[in-house]
Amino acid sequence: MAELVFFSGTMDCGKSTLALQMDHNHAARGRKGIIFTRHDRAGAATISSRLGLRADAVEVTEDFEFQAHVVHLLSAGGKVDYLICDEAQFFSADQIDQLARVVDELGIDVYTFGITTDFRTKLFPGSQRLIELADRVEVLQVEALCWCGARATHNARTVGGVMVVEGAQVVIGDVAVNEDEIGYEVLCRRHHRRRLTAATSRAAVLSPDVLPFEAR
Ligand SMILES: Nc1ncnc2c1ncn2[C@@H]1O[C@H](COP(=O)(O)OP(=O)(O)O)[C@@H](O)[C@H]1O
Ligand SMILES: Cc1cn([C@H]2C[C@H](O)[C@@H](COP(=O)(O)O)O2)c(=O)[nH]c1=O
Repeated sequence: MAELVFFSGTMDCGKSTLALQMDHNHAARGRKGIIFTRHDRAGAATISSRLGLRADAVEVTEDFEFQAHVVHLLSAGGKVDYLICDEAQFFSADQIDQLARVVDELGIDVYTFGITTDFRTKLFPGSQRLIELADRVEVLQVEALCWCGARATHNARTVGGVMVVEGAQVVIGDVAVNEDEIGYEVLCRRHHRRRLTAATSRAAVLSPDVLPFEAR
């Protein structure tokens, strides 16, 4: 039976790599798939992994309709066995409903990949709907780590290494960026709550909060 699966995890835990591996493995067995993405860091209509792999993909725009797209391909004589959907957190709730219909009404497997929560720990609309509708939610096995060594569970947005909590929900970016750029850092919940990034924890160590004792 076809399935709707949500592979989730923090940023930088290997989701796009897994998406490309799954496509490779299914295609190697003669199955025909389509890769979709939205707002990949490498540019439009591309899926990219930090391991260096990338592939062409269909860019999911705001008004894109999955069911209509697949039905159109099938009625033109095409074969579609599965869909790979990266950056699915950016899809609308309605687009996730369309994906569920592709699974149930067309018998096509849909594998989605994305982060669940934003820099303020709030669910993205696409991820929320996936958690509500998916047959399975799989948390990736590869653990991204907080600077303290604990498993990273949350995504922080940083400016100059300092965590920020104001701003638009969607700002495309990466985890390894220059000092002055907006970037992201994965943290454990404890350090996300305390807004303690790698840079601010280093600064705290370097500036002791007691004055040095002056010998007379
Ligand atoms: N130079 C490297 N050598 C080995 N693994 C790497 C290297 N760079 C990145 N990775 C792996 O790639 C993962 C990120 O993969 P990616 O698919 O881009 O993540 P995501 O889509 O979840 O943001 C990292 O967690 C790490 O395991
Ligand atoms: C936390 C958070 C992330 N984003 C953006 C930043 C990246 O472009 C993607 C996540 O990509 P990855 O392949 O999982 O690394 O999401 C955002 O727009 N808003 C956020 O709060």
